[in-house]
Amino acid sequence: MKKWSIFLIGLIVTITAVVMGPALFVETKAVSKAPETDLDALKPTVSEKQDTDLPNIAILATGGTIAGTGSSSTETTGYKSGDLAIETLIEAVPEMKKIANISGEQIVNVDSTDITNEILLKLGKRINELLASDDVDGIVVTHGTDTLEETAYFLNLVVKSDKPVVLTAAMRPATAMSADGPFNLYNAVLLASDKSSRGKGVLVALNDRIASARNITKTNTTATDTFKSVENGYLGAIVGGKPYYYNETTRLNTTRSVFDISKIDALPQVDIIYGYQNSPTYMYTAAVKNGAKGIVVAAPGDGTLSSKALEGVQEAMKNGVVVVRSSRVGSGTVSPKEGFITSDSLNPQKARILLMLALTQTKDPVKIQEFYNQY
Ligand SMILES: NC(=O)C[C@H](N)C(=O)O
Repeated sequence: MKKWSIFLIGLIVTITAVVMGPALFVETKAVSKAPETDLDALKPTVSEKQDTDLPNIAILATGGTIAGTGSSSTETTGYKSGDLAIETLIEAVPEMKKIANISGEQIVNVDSTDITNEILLKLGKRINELLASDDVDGIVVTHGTDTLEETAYFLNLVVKSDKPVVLTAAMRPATAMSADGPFNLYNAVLLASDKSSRGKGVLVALNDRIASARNITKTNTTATDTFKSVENGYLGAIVGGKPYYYNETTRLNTTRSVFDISKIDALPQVDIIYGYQNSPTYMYTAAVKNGAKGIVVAAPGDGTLSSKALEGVQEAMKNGVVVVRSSRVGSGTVSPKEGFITSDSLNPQKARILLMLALTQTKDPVKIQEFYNQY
């Protein structure tokens, strides 16, 4: 009789575990969405135990190849970008939990070419909200590589904290043999956890290097070492699990930046127009007609405007559009020229980010030129 009752209890426990097990599993896998202002969300959504000796790092995921999946371990092009949820990325790198209390939040899950101004504002506001809390010591943003430099530079201008904000990414999808995402993510958490990363502006951690958001750019379509800090160099490197800083940027950022998005719901439309042999003026006409408030010219050489481009630029300026001369060359400073704003050493895509923010404050070309000289 006694044996039977033990057997029955055992049977009930087993059935309950089999039925409830998957339900519990699914629940812990649920993707957390970024709430608008809910401070409860400051609590970790993924890590189980809080270690009070460790820094609290929030990972905000936006998609990209780091969350990408391919059909085989050798597929490194043609895979699906922005597929895996933040929970899966965190589970893939349990080593992070030895150096930080990790929480994860899915902002969006897209290829970085689909990052819009709305997403930039949502991300920037969320980071400021998290960093204003004593419960968060640093932020890591996972992102696609294609437009990472634009988001990084935007955050560099609008984050209102000296706490570390580190962007990272991958060139090989998570399913690839020798995927670069996991170690990049680990290194980004390492950097965000380190006190020496404070007050350095927004950082980019890729391929064991530490770069400033202002100077880093993507230079190769598919190679894993695509990100370079052309001309101005890296801030440092991560060697043997330790950050080494060697340089600092002289340009204004984060707590020293005048740009404030807290009360901004939309950014002005700024377009980039490429310069090349035989290029026509109608792109300028189209930009003006479609409501552009600013145009960045990705001009040849030292920001040289062809006669046709000059016609388009003058027409746009007459219509109240602010035009900035930048260069398609990939490195170097565009020299000043009377009557035009130049992008200093910002490439066209970063010059666009600064112009959008500048236009939230002024249309005065002298003041906008000052921003290019300072940021
Ligand atoms: N390596 C990458 O992340 C490229 C991808 N197309 C993206 O930017 O989202």
